[in-house]
Amino acid sequence: MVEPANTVGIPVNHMPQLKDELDIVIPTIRNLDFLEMWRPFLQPYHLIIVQDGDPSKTIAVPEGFDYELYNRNDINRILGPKASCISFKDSACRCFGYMVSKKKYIFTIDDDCFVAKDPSGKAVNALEQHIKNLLCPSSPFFFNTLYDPYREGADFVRGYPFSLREGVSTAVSHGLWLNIPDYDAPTQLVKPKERNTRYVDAVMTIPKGTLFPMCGMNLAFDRELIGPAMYFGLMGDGQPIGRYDDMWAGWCIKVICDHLSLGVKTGLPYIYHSKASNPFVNLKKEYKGIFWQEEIIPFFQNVKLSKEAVTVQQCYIELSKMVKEKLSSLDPYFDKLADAMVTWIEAWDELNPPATAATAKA
Ligand SMILES: O=c1ccn([C@@H]2O[C@H](COP(=O)(O)OP(=O)(O)O[C@H]3OC[C@H](O)[C@H](O)[C@H]3O)[C@@H](O)[C@H]2O)c(=O)[nH]1
Ligand SMILES: [Mn+2]
Repeated sequence: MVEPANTVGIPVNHMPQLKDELDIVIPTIRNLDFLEMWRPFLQPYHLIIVQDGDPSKTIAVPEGFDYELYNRNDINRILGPKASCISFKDSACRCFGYMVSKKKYIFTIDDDCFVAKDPSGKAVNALEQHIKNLLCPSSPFFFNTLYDPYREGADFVRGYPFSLREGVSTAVSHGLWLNIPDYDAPTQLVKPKERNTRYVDAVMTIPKGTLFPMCGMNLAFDRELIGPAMYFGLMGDGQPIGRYDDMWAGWCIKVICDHLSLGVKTGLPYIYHSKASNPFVNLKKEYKGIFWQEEIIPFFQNVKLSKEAVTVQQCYIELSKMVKEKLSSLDPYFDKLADAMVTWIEAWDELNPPATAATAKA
């Protein structure tokens, strides 16, 4: 039986790493009592809360947290017509938080994710581990069989090319989940009682050329390296698909990271995922994605970005054109999604204008 950690009594660290360079983005339709358990680790950081659903509902945030909160009215006011690219009634809305942030790093977490215990019973400071993952290089070009070579007590193994040991910058840190695993609806239906009790003490770089199913519930990334590609797509209200928000973003960021020689890591940290969402509701949201992805994955596996695409925005716009050209035949939804990808970049650049010489000096 796996249980969340007891964090009562753990003192808040008032000088945590990257305190002023990192925002925590939480999509929510609930009250945020879960933060009480995270207080020792997260209180010093700034939160960006993206309130989904009914904007007239009041979301209670525990005392002592520094936050900004955006509901649908705010999103519409800030983005105007471009708000059409931000999903409604789906956790995909969280990407609005990435766009409005001004910080270098983002940590995003779901409101039903609690502090996990490691095998020794110690509370896992997931954010601290994500920061460690992001601040040390990745090794996407050659697999290190002893996993993360930069970790204390590990290294590159014999036969690992020395020319590759410097590694590349890490853009994404993908964490995992004890208790309720992030299964798709069919798997949830077949294995309703399955709980993940296995804590694997490893962090790995996902090799170049390999896609992966990115889950948004415990995820951190370098916003300056890959932020513009972290669009969670058109999901939820009015859309034919849901629960593929993070998957879509994961496939887009991975082909772009591969193209720009950036690293994506998965493994530690774990969080404790407490709530299984309804598998029948999930099946309705997912079912088109389950057969579409048999075409989408080969599409991403064959993506070749041009050498002229040297910024994330340029890569993303190129990708949107490929989506329109090659996936619209699968369903008209992809034509709409390709347009929304462009709108997302336009909105991103509007809210995050490139620093001019003057502003850079100021
Ligand atoms: O309409 C909605 C529904 C939920 N949220 C917020 O999103 C977070 C995830 O919601 P929940 O924990 O209920 O769903 P899960 O099935 O466990 O989440 C998985 O699937 C959807 C996402 O990809 C998610 O990352 C996966 O873990 C939670 O904070 C809700 O409050 C929402 O904003 N709008
Ligand atoms: Mn959940």
